[in-house]
Amino acid sequence: MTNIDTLLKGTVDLGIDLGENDIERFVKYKELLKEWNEKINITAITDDEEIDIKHFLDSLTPYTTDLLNGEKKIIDIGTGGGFPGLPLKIINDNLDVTLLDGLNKRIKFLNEVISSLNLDKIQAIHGRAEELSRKPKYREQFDIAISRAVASLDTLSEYCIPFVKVGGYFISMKGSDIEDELKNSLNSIKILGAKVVDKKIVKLPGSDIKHSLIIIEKIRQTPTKYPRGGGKPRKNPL
Ligand SMILES: C[S@@+](CC[C@H](N)C(=O)[O-])C[C@H]1O[C@@H](n2cnc3c(N)ncnc32)[C@H](O)[C@@H]1O
Repeated sequence: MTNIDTLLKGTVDLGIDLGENDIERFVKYKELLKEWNEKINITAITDDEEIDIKHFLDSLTPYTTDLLNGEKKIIDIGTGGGFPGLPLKIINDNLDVTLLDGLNKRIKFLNEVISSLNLDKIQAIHGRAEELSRKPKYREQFDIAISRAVASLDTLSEYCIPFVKVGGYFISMKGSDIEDELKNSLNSIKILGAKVVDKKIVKLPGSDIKHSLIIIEKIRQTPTKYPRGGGKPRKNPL
């Protein structure tokens, strides 16, 4: 039997109320994650307790802000095995969630999870962030862009900020030692039409691990020349 005791305790610490249906969904998600991970590489974390802390609870820490309440349209950029987008969707079914990843085998896994968990208003898309955000269907269409463990904040800002509507937010989930990275990204964030409005340190329940949530508000449209092509956001950040 798949164990999610650490998740159950940890959500109490985060002030999140898990319903019966949510619990069943997390159990099924964990089972599929472990099963698929034997065939395709999704995550190095395979222990029950570690999955609860480092994937599920970490993904839920953005609920310590009120940005994800209600009916928001969000995109998770470089979602991998669905983190943080899928746990966020399980907790708030009103979210309209787009999961984006550049690796198609991970998208196949995510589609299997979405159908097994019987979720709607959620789609997994195969593509590169810097290409997709140039398309009118995606550009400046989201209340929130969120991302964990994908790139340094300067590069990541060019991937994520173009997706966000003016007045919306980009939430970057980072480690606690973020000061230098943040300082080096301020120019990029400004050029892309946004500003840092908060930096929140969160402790992962059931551990001593501290992470940070960098909250970035979109204050004007992103100039049309961004994001740049040819791998420039990564090779030569703004
Ligand atoms: C280290 S994994 C992190 C996955 C997940 N966010 C997590 O925290 O567990 C980084 C993921 O980002 C994806 N990725 C990296 N650059 C990307 C890009 N430019 N566009 C879309 N996906 C990208 C990779 O394919 C990979 O699945």
